[in-house]
Amino acid sequence: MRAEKIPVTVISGFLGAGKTTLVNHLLGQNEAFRIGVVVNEFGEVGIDGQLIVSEQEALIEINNGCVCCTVRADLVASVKEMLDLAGHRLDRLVVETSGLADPAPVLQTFLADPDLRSQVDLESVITVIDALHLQQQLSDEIVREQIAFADTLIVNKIDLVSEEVLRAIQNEVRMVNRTATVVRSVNSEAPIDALLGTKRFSLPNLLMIEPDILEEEDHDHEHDTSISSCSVVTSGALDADRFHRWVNQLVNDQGQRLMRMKGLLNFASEARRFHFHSVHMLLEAMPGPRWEADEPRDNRFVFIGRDLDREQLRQGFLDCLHAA
Ligand SMILES: Nc1nc2c(ncn2[C@@H]2O[C@H](COP(=O)(O)OP(=O)(O)OP(=O)(O)O)[C@@H](O)[C@H]2O)c(=O)[nH]1
Repeated sequence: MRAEKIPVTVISGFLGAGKTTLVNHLLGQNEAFRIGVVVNEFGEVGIDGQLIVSEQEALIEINNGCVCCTVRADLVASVKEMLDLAGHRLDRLVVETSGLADPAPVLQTFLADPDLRSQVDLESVITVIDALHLQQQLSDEIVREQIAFADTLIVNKIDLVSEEVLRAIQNEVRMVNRTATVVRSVNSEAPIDALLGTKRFSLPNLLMIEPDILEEEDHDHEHDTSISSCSVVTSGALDADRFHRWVNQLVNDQGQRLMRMKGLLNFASEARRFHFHSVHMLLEAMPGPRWEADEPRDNRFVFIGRDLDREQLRQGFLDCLHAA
């Protein structure tokens, strides 16, 4: 076992706020540290692992559930696996929790598991806020918890809102968390010094918010069970026009309850894969790396939202494939 404890940064924030964008910013900007990443996604099909630009052996994905509840044991196992990586000296660890995760049980895991406690030191909790959607999300208990437990709050996507909205957000956020450092960003590009290298997490502060966090066997929280996910993994090439027509119509019709879509897509006649995102009505498709010659050109697509009609969504996606 190494002599010094490894600092851990926990990244929280609701669906689509910009957590993975932040992880890439940290990995891209930072030269001082070798960073291991554990990323948790709610969807049963992993997408984020392919979006994160890191050395493969320093990245572990946990899919199909939240590290705060259903896959909590996987979090412990993944962090231990990361710490044990033979000959792979990591300077620090970043844990990206799923957009639906309550941070409290995640923090409890780091503070209560004897093995983890002896090897890692919780440096800070960073919560990314989606400035465009925060006001509609604030009634959600999980969103408030994510803000409450933060040591640093990144108000992200400030390119999409006015100064007036930002001031309102600042006030609302302060009502939930009086002490966190608040920074604003576009594409989660907050200054590195504000993110890594300073111990901001304080157990006494945490105990003021959650006095029994160290005692509880299972932290008492519930997910909104009306939120679920479904996914499609399929080979075949997508017709770009058909896909764009379908997806635009879909967010137009269901953008309120269809909270998040993400995908890795194989468009016909494209040498590169495409990364696709939607957060409510906002859509983005960007070219990613070229497909390798021997790589299966699979499409992976995840839907997350309330009361999803899984079959209709899956079929809608499959209908965008070119006929064989
Ligand atoms: N306009 C705008 N878009 C942004 C900004 N930051 C991130 N995005 C976009 O928001 C979408 C979601 O970003 P991610 O980083 O994947 O969000 P996330 O929090 O990791 O999402 P989940 O893990 O699915 O909860 C992507 O399309 C990003 O390109 C920003 O500052 N401005």
